[in-house]
Amino acid sequence: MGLTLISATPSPYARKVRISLHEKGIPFTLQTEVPWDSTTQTPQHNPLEKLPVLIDDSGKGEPTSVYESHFILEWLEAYYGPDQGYKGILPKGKADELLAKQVQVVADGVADACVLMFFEKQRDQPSKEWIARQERKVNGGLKALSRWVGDKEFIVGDELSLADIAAGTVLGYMKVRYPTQDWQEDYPNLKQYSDRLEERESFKDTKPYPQKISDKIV
Ligand SMILES: N[C@@H](CCC(=O)N[C@@H](CS(=O)(=O)O)C(=O)NCC(=O)O)C(=O)O
Repeated sequence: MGLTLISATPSPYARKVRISLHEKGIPFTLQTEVPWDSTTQTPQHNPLEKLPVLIDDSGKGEPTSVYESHFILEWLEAYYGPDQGYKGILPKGKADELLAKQVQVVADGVADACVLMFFEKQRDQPSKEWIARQERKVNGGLKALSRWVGDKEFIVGDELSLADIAAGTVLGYMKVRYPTQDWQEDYPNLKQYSDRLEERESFKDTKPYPQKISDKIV
C-alpha cells in the first residue's frame, strides 16, 4: 500500500523523483531494477517500458501507474503539493515556473543524449557521426545550464526548485557516466553548483551509481 517507485541506480530521471519525494517528506517503497534486462517489471506498468514509474496503491481505488519523470513530478505537485501541505518544487509565478520547466527540458535532453551515446559506444561499429551529434547536444545543454546557473545558489528564486533538481541530477549523472568528462573544467560554476547540491540530504540519499546490465542491448 502507498507509493512505490520503480527506479534504477544510475537513472537521472528516477533520481529527480526520488529527490522530490525526499524533499516533500513523502514515504515510498523503492523498487530498484535494471530496465534493460528481461527481469524488469516496467512493461507491466508503462506501455513505453521505461522507468521511473510511480505506482500509487494508496487505496484510492485501482493502483495507478504514473510514468515519464517530468509528468510524475507534475502529478506529485498536484496531489502532494503546497495545497495539500507539502513542500512545493515549482517556483511561484508563471514565468518562473515556465523557466524551471525549460531548465528541466534541457537537463533531460542532456541525459537523453548521454544515454544514446552510452549505448552507441557499445555497438560493434559505433557511428562517429551519431556520437558527435549527441556530444553537441550535451555541450549545448551544459552551456545553457551554465548560463542559467551563473554564480547563483539556485537557478530560479532563492530556494531549491524543479530547475535545480533537474540540473543537479543530470550533472550528478555525468559524474557517473562521464567521470573523465572535462565539463567540470569547462564550466567551474556548474561544478561548484553540483557539489553544493550534492551536500543536501535528498541528494546524499540518492547518489547514482552504475548498474550491471546482463542482457545484450545493442
Ligand atoms: N523520458 C523518460 C526517460 C526515462 C528513461 O530513459 N529511462 C531508462 C532508464 S535510465 O536511463 O533512466 O537509467 C529506461 O527505462 N530505459 C529502458 C528503455 O528505454 O527501454 C523520463 O524522463 O522518465
